[in-house]
Amino acid sequence: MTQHLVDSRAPRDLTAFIAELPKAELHVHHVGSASPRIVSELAARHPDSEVPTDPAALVDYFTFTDFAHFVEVYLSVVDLIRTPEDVRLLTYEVARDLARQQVRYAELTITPFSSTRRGIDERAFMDAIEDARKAAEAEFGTVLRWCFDIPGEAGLEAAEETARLATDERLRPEGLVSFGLGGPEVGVPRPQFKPYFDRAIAAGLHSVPHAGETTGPETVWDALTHLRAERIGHGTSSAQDPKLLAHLAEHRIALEVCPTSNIATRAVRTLDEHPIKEFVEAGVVVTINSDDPPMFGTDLDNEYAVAARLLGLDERGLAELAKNAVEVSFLDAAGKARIKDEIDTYTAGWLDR
Ligand SMILES: O=C(O)c1cccc(C(=O)CC[C@H]2O[C@@H](n3cnc4c(=O)[nH]cnc43)[C@H](O)[C@@H]2O)c1
Ligand SMILES: [Zn+2]
Repeated sequence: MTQHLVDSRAPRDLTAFIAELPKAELHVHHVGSASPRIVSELAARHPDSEVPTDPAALVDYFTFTDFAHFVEVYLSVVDLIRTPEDVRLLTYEVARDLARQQVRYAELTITPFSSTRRGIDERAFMDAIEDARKAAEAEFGTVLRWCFDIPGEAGLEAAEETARLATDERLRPEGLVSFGLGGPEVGVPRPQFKPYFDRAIAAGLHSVPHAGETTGPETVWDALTHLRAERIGHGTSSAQDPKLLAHLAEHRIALEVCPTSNIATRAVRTLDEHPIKEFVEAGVVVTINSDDPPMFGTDLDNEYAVAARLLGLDERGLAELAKNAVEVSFLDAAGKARIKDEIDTYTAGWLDR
């Protein structure tokens, strides 16, 4: 599982630069960010679960044969989150892990349907994530925002519930900025979700569905046409369609690229076959993200190291990638300017050493 990380390491000096580079993370899942430390703590709280408590055993448990197997394992971790206190612990500890990597801003994809259908009270769920968000900002300095996503395979009932939770003014959390669609793409056509995205967009949320991760470029077109996507989660198969690449570039619709995830779920065969370079050469705005980092044996720093190698970047190139993510984030203008300044100051200081 972790083999693809070993040979993807950037040179030592770039690794040190990346470690302290201020960053924004735009595509990272709430449950998928549960580190072995967090999973062990949750599994100890709920000993009837099949999820191993031993962090070493988790490495094997998090080795996937394909995307369907990944979702199966993912849902077993979802089953560990049973109380509002579990939700708060997970959210707060994920923020701690992000802050350690100098992530100043993160849009965390949360699937509220998975928790409410398992019996967590919706009000208590919202309070738990908001409480953790405020504590994380005060204590770690990391600003969190939420993307509520529909777990596509769970159907229109899940879509309805997610749209309701995202748009009901009595429930909608302050940190919510966007609306997404995750889970498998095969057999889950995007157009059926149009009415739910329309409602979310009308309520002021941004549209950021997954598309083109495990199916072809037509799914990305569907996400653009029917779901009015402003950024695309993965979008990997866009490389197969030059007209699509031109469209993404012209309209500055960024791709949330997660290279190691694509290998772990077998969406792409090897890192060297990853189309990230084609995206950049076509003028598409690329952002670097970690998706489900502990499940894929990675973290955001490692994803930047992978990108540096695949794109042949130096420190300035990496700083530009980091600024891309800030620029296409849903943070306010003053917040964006602050992080971009910090990236520039850090990079200039590093190069002047
Ligand atoms: O929670 C349920 O009861 C449930 C029932 C049926 C299907 C589902 C899902 O489809 C859950 C999928 C889950 O996966 C999340 N996720 C994490 N990483 C990725 C990714 O790289 N691509 C797509 N989905 C991903 C997603 O947020 C869903 O919550 C759930
Ligand atoms: Zn994802």
